[in-house]
Amino acid sequence: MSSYDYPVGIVGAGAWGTALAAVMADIHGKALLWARDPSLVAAINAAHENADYLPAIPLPASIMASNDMDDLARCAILLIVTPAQHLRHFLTNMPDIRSPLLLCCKGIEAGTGALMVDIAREVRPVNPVAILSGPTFAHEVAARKPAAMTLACEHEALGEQLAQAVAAPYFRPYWTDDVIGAEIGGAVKNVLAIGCGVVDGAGLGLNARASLIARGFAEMQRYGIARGARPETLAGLSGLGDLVLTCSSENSRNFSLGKGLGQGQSAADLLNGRRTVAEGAATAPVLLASAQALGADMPIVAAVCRLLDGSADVNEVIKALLSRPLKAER
Ligand SMILES: NC(=O)c1ccc[n+]([C@@H]2O[C@H](COP(=O)([O-])OP(=O)(O)OC[C@H]3O[C@@H](n4cnc5c(N)ncnc54)[C@H](O)[C@@H]3O)[C@@H](O)[C@H]2O)c1
Ligand SMILES: O=P(O)(O)OC[C@H](O)CO
Repeated sequence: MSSYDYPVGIVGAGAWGTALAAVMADIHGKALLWARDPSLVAAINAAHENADYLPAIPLPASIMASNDMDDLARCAILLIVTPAQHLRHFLTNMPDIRSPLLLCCKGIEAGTGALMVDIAREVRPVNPVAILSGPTFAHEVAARKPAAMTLACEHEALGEQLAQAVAAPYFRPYWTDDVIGAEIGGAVKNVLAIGCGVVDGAGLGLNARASLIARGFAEMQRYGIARGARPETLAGLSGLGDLVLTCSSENSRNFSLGKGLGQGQSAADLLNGRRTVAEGAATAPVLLASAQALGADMPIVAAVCRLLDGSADVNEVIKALLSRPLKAER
């Protein structure tokens, strides 16, 4: 890997891509950050701050922002941090680069039900692929507060190598070969975080939120196991860990979207003109369709879908959830 100019390049200068660029610059002394928008690239290089997506956080001057895709060939490893629904478009247009791709977006592709790793394998069959996912709010990582996460790669030796390449004293990846488990945890928790935001916005209390986290985790396990995930991965950092984080804080864009729904605002109004991504909104309907096809019961995800598409209001979905027949806790 020494023939490359940059040990790590980062694609996507949203909050998370920018925070990861800061971590990589700490570790390797430099990092390349690719963004679509030339004015954002110029602003980052001039001010060493991403005022659009990660304001008031000073960035290392050793981050070089670029909007030239050919620069990506100068990077030994690429962290891909586009929104999940734009991953296919980016990978389709990326030049012929053979570096390992460490996918950092969380979601399921609308229209196909594909996981991020499925998209990467289909569009870039030559590149080794791995997943980085876990409880990691960008602003905390950018402030160098400690965090641990899952790094999933089918080839364990490469997974370990990638983990060594992205680890910092305050940034601690644990590797696994369960790529599906890591992906499903990150995708499903976003939808459940919308549900927890609804509980908060509607003033339903902390008991209700804890119940939703626990029953939501049961849905994550049911769906994940039906898709081939391992239970221990779902109970780990990328599953339960990230579920607890995003279901507990208004810093989560998914939680805050749900909070607005719980206060009676429409999804269209809340999503309209929004600059930052709330991945759960796009993932929820495709997750529900996929769960139904697999015979995995996901009533909380179904309730979130009804609130997002406007087919029911908060009172109706709460009543529907609580009036389901009593059952054994399995
Ligand atoms: N923010 C976090 O704390 C965090 C942490 C872990 C994982 N993630 C995941 O990282 C991914 C990116 O989230 P973020 O928080 O960095 O985004 P963000 O909401 O901060 O910014 C949106 C990003 O999407 C880009 N974008 C918008 N439309 C695009 C398009 N058509 N093609 C390519 N890029 C486009 C924008 O340029 C910008 O970089 C998401 O999947 C998210 O779930 C975020
Ligand atoms: O702001 P959210 O809801 O997209 O969550 C950000 C990260 O996924 C937290 O791990």
